[in-house]
Amino acid sequence: MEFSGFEGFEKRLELHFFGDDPNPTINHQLGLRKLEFESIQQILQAVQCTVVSAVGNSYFDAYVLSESSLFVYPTKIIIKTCGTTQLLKSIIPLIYFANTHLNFTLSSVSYTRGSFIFPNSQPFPHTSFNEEVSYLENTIPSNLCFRKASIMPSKSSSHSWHVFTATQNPHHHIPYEQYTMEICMTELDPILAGKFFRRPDEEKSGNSSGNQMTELTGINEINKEAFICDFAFDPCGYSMNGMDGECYSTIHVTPEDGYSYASFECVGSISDNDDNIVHMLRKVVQIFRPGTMSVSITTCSEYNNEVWRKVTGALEPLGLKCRSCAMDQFPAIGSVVFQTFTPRRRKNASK
Ligand SMILES: C[S@+](CC[C@H](N)C(=O)[O-])C[C@H]1O[C@@H](n2cnc3c(N)ncnc32)[C@H](O)[C@@H]1O
Repeated sequence: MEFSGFEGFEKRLELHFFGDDPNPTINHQLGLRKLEFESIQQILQAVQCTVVSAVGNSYFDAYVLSESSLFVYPTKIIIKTCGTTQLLKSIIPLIYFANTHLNFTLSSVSYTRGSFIFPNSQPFPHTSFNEEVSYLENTIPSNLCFRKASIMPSKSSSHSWHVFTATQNPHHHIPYEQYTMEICMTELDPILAGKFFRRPDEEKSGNSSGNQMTELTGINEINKEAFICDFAFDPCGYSMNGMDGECYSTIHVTPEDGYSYASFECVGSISDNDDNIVHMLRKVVQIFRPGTMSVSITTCSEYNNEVWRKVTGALEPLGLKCRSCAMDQFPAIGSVVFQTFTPRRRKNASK
């Protein structure tokens, strides 16, 4: 395997289950949250990462991992991992524990990721999207028969959006007005990225140093309502999970020069507050000033056009220009809008 830096681009897996109770959230059932910590550790062992910290509210549990984050709701699990983790290897133990401990059955799967900076360093089954898709096809139960895999392109080959979804029910209920926004940023402003390095003489814990970074960088202002669980790695690197009612948000930063990367992800409701997405996008850009940024929003198809206009409208006044926009439909998750942005001045500079 060739030498490479840390791979910031995450792999993201979302699994939905159902059990005997048709409405566990409304009936205040814990569902998957009842899985013992030992089972979670075994699942993460298959992925090759560990838990750094954990918090919970009345809706879900949020774990900061050595490589990104895990969110556990009563009927869904979201795992996002970076580096050379083998995320897809979590599927078999997850299905096993959900089934044997809770009598839960898998109903849908979605897997998304950007384009790795160091693709040749990825281990099986992540050596290519073809291999990932064939692993998924062979691992998930055959009743999840409505499936689709696609690479959504951009103008730059280094930023594509890889999507695989599968469901047992083509009319799978996609929560109306809910969106998931996944932002990937590379070539961070070096001065801003420097804020995610710890001082060499610092004796603070990862939590208290993370807390300081959250405040110094303005991450705490992205959503002032959110409870934040943050962690600073040594000598550099940062991860946080935010909890605001049933909505999560998460940020991960690889600040090293040459392969700097940051991601922001959140869920929300399109109708909540018209300016919410706009406010978050602007804050995120101000915190990282990326050289390239991709924004992928998953929502139901009626909001396609509204979403891409809103994202472009939020970012263009900050000097970013939309360079590409791709849209596609997927079973289980609905519509995906994938846009890429680079600073407007950059194109002029290269003329
Ligand atoms: C785990 S964090 C955030 C991951 C996230 N996907 C990202 O790259 O934005 C990764 C950063 O922490 C640094 N780091 C330091 N110690 C680490 C450790 N024990 N495990 C993982 N990353 C560590 C890495 O060099 C990198 O800068």
